[in-house]
Amino acid sequence: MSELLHISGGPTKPEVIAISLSKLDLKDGITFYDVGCGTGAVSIEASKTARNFKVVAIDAREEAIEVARTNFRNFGIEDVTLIHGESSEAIDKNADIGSIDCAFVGGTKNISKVLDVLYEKKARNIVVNAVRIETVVTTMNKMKELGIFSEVVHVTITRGYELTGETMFKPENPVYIVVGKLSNA
Ligand SMILES: C[S@@+](CC[C@H](N)C(=O)[O-])C[C@H]1O[C@@H](n2cnc3c(N)ncnc32)[C@H](O)[C@@H]1O
Repeated sequence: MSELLHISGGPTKPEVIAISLSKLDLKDGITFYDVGCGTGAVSIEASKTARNFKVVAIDAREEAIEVARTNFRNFGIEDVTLIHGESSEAIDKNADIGSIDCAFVGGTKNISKVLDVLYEKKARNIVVNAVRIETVVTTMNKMKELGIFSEVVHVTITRGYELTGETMFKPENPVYIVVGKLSNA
């Protein structure tokens, strides 16, 4: 089994990925947008749940694109379009890639613009991971303005580790999962 290459800020913790993906309606044949893909870990997990899965992975950092490219190759993700650039611009320019069934937004810079473009492109299900409270509020308000806000979930993972032969727990930074859905999808 290949080891996933890491970068700063990634990968998203597996438990957070699991909850985030449970909020998206992942089905065979869908196009999955990984917005601020970092290592690509979320797309790799998502692709395990469906067949004929198309990935569009976008990141503003060249380093992230190169790490994601290697991870996708090592994990056998073949139907993938990697785009280096700012997400709202990249989604707008690459309209020909196809419909957006599900979008996972792990990179929240310019989140209002990103949500505007995802809404314009009729993204059916959107999940945003945010760690800063201002980003959570901006995301919720924007989704409410667009009429797509569905729910917000606060997730805290507390992980066990060994200390002198016994088990202690250490909390990790909380993550907010904000969910948007097109009501007629
Ligand atoms: C927390 S990391 C994502 C981690 C990723 N889900 C993973 O599992 O590796 C956030 C990433 O989003 C990217 N990012 C943030 N805002 C962005 C934007 N507006 N457009 C493109 N990339 C963005 C950053 O460069 C960074 O690589």
